[in-house]
Amino acid sequence: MASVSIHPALDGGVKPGSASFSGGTLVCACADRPVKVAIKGQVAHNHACGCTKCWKPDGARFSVVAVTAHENVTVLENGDKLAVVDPSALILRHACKGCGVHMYGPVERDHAFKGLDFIHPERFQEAGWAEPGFAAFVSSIIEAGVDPSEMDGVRARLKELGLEPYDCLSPALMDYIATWVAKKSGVLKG
Ligand SMILES: N[C@@H](CCC(=O)N[C@@H](CSCO)C(=O)NCC(=O)O)C(=O)O
Ligand SMILES: [Zn+2]
Ligand SMILES: [Zn+2]
Repeated sequence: MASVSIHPALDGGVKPGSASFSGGTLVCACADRPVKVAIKGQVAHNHACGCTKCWKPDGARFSVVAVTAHENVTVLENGDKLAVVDPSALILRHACKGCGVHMYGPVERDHAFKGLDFIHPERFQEAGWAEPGFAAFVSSIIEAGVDPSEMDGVRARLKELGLEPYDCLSPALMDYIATWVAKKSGVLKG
């Protein structure tokens, strides 16, 4: 039986990134005047995301999304084609108006993730980006129309790929956000 499809870049097995990857260029899917965005350095916290807001290629149940510091992001070409998908969202996803690919999504609001941009490493024209390490917002794929009866199979396949499934972010990232909130409120010092 064919295994459950997660994402075309992961279905054949998760390909490890390269320690020498030093950044590259994200390119949208337009044949004409593609948007190009330079990213300095390796990406961090790469993960498969099942939420309805992250960009996914056609037919994929999950996105592949990682972060980098905002200062590492430079729009190189055709930035006039970019528009913010939802200005009220935490992540200000800048999508290409031609093909719909999200090119970068800065967090500008007062939040643990402020100063980080969310990007989709599969759009790098270069190989070597750090592989995803977990799966986030797995239950959210139901919101996109996946039948709940498929969830056991989806979670089993994610585990088989080495992507531990979580229904929010990973424990490390949830702890990071909670620590930021606790320090802001003053219940945690330092
Ligand atoms: N069930 C919702 C969840 C959407 C959601 O909260 N997504 C997360 C993860 S995005 C990348 O990891 C998030 O932090 N969103 C903030 C934002 O979108 O601005 C759904 O599926 O829509
Ligand atoms: Zn495009
Ligand atoms: Zn998401």
